[in-house]
Amino acid sequence: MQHARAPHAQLSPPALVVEGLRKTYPNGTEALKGVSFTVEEGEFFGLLGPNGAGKTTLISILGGLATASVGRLSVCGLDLHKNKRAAARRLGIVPQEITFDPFLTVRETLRFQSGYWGLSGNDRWIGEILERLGLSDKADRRMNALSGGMKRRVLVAQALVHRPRIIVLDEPTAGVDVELRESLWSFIGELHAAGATVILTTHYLQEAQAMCGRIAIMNKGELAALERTEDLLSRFEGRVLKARITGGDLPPALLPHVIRRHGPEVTVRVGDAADLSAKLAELTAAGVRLENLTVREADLEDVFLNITTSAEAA
Ligand SMILES: Nc1ncnc2c1ncn2[C@@H]1O[C@H](COP(=O)(O)OP(=O)(O)OP(=O)(O)O)[C@@H](O)[C@H]1O
Repeated sequence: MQHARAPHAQLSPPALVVEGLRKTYPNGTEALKGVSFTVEEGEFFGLLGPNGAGKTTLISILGGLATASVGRLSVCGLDLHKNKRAAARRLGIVPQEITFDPFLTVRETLRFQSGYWGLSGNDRWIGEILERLGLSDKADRRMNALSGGMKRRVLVAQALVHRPRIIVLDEPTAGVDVELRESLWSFIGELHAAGATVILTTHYLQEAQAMCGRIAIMNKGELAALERTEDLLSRFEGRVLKARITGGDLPPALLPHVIRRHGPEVTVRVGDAADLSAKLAELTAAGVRLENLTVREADLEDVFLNITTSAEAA
């Protein structure tokens, strides 16, 4: 379900330009070590990376919750530092952390947020957002009476009240049920088709593979890869063999092809049928027995692990 870029993409300034962004926290942690990339208007862009890669730090800087130590960000051609309010008006950020005024109702929360953006008479759009995110029957409930999943829906709703041109979703589906996941993606997919740019961070790589046209992979504060999703996947043509090994260890010749290993559970990259036979023969020759053997097409998770773990080894 990859979404095509909006037709006007070439004419507009990029949705987001990140230039040489560095962030060192007061405790000395270098969360961003000079990150640069551009997201064109109308893209569905994935920002992936293992825990601690720096994704949330980048989004916090974008949302004005943290300041960059060095570097520049611009949103729809507006420098985030010089045109803070105008740039922020174009952004709808769904953060990971849930914080609300507990005594406001859901509808009041959204009206309050509309007021923040100077929007009056926004009730029709608020009603539509509530409907699309399955919140209509909770509209008059106080925030503190909602379940965690429902609060997360309000977080999404809140980011959309001012119809932002760029929707930034930081782990929007972490811990949410299938129903929200589906309604969220269908709604976001429509907003994207209508021209919104979407920037998504997620640990669900299948989600990123299905939704994103381009993917950036961050690792330890640096950009480790940035490619169109299909190019990223084709970097890793072939299949992967997964098995539990007993009776011996992997022969040294196979070690460069190991994608991941947890005790006896190994995942090894293999090419065509001849390569698969050759690797199986090497294993047999090394006295290794294979249990629960499966061979499947490589997916984004394999590419991701290959990129992030090879950087670790380097
Ligand atoms: N307020 C802070 N003070 C000090 N260090 C911080 C702070 N916030 C984050 N860090 C550190 O900065 C690095 C990047 O963290 P960040 O939360 O941006 O990563 P992430 O890619 O979003 O990770 P995750 O996938 O776990 O959300 C980590 O080493 C983290 O411990």
